[in-house]
Amino acid sequence: MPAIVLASASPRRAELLGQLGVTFSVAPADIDETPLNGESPRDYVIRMAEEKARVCFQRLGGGKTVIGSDTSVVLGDRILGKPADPDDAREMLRALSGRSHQVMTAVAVVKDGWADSTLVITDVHFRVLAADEVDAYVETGESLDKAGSYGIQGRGGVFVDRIEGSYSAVVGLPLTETAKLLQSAGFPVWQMWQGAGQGSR
Ligand SMILES: Cc1cn([C@H]2C[C@H](O)[C@@H](COP(=O)(O)OP(=O)(O)OP(=O)(O)O)O2)c(=O)[nH]c1=O
Repeated sequence: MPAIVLASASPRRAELLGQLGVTFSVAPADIDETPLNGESPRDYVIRMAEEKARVCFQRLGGGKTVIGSDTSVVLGDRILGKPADPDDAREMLRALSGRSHQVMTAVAVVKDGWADSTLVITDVHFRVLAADEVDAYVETGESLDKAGSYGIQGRGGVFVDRIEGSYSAVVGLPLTETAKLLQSAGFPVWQMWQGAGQGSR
């Protein structure tokens, strides 16, 4: 088993970590994702990422460097996670229509005797969405496993006028910040590129 473990069931996160040229294995962490009473969106997202990394690290019995991450869409002080069902998805998309929201993604890295995390906030602006296109989009099923009920990397990209911040963070794993954390944990990603050839992971 490689020294680096991604504590995530998200195919997007695995793809983004692969883009960094890192060799890793995947071991998702199943945690309770209910926000605490009065918890701010920032605190919530950081806590989720740290908990995913810690739970996986403990389950593996130490000795690994574990990456956990969490992405939430934040509209005002509302945290929009993954929709419960298609009605919930339609409601979220109607709320996001014609406005700006924030996508908050936290990344946490845990290894023996060391842990650190980073929060990345990206502003995303949606153009006004017609009711028919919201219905058609939710019908595609793309909403259902994504925070805020859209995927910027898929058909949901047509709703986005502009973003200010990190595209990779919106998709689920901020590349620059993840590479920085891995470097602090003793894994400079560029060293893993040396001699690895193109597309290696
Ligand atoms: C906003 C947005 C979110 N997402 C995804 C990223 C995350 O996979 C998901 C948010 O849910 P998360 O709870 O952060 O992650 P997850 O349940 O998919 O995976 P795990 O907890 O095991 O790591 O939404 C996109 O793919 N595109 C987008 O544009």
